[in-house]
Amino acid sequence: MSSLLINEVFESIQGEGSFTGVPSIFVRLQGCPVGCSWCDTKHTWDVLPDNVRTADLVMLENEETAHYFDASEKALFELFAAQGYRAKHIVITGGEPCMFDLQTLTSMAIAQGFSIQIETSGTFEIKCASEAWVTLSPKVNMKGGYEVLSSAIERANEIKHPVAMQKHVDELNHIIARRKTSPPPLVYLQPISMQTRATEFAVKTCIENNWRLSLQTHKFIGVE
Ligand SMILES: C[S@@+](CC[C@H](N)C(=O)[O-])C[C@H]1O[C@@H](n2cnc3c(N)ncnc32)[C@H](O)[C@@H]1O
Ligand SMILES: Nc1nc2[nH]cc(C(=O)O)c2c(=O)[nH]1
Ligand code: SF4
Ligand SMILES: [Mg+2]
Repeated sequence: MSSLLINEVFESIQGEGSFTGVPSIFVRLQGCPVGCSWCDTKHTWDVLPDNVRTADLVMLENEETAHYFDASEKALFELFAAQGYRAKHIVITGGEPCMFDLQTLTSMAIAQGFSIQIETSGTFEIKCASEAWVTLSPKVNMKGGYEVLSSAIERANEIKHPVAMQKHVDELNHIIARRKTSPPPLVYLQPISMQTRATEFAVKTCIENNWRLSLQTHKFIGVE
């Protein structure tokens, strides 16, 4: 067992990528040094000791905060049961979840009959069960100066690339070209912050390249 720092746990519908529409338990881990200027979870970046709370308190909060709690993998599955969650798919996100060793969490999930997915920037080594689905959302030239690891490019089941302009597509093409493993990953373009121009650009580029479009569908319907 290890110690996970958890910003929030909730049940919703996966809004992005190839599992869009799947009822899911979301586990958002605390901490990320990558520094994407357009990140929609900036409250997860810092791990400040003053922001530690109990699991009970964090579960009662219904706004985005930088508060987090510490839990073992076993305690986390007990929390799912106590909450009465019915989803059989787990999404580990953050923050940057791969700052944690996710081997135990993902293996326990598989052993208990869940499917499990990791949302990652690929800037830290991905430690997880072979059955876990890895969604790689590469981050190039961000403030934190982190590189996308080659091991992450090989491990990805899907690449979900945030885009607003041609530069982002050029970066994506470089990343796809680095991949040696077959089959090739599924490729999704996700318009940054659902901006109209970014969305139009993503649609056009998906059609030109036979890639898929990922919209942050949960935001359209106002769910978490
Ligand atoms: C908040 S991140 C957390 C997981 C991990 N740090 C990562 O970046 O993949 C989850 C997903 O949201 C995407 N994302 C974050 N902010 C976004 C924004 N403003 N518009 C579109 N996608 C965004 C990320 O690229 C990633 O695919
Ligand atoms: N519904 C819903 N789907 C999501 N897919 C990826 C998310 C994330 O923040 O990583 C997310 C999220 O925050 N909510
Ligand atoms: S890597 Fe993910 S969590 Fe970190 S700043 Fe970028 S989008 Fe946000
Ligand atoms: Mg989100």
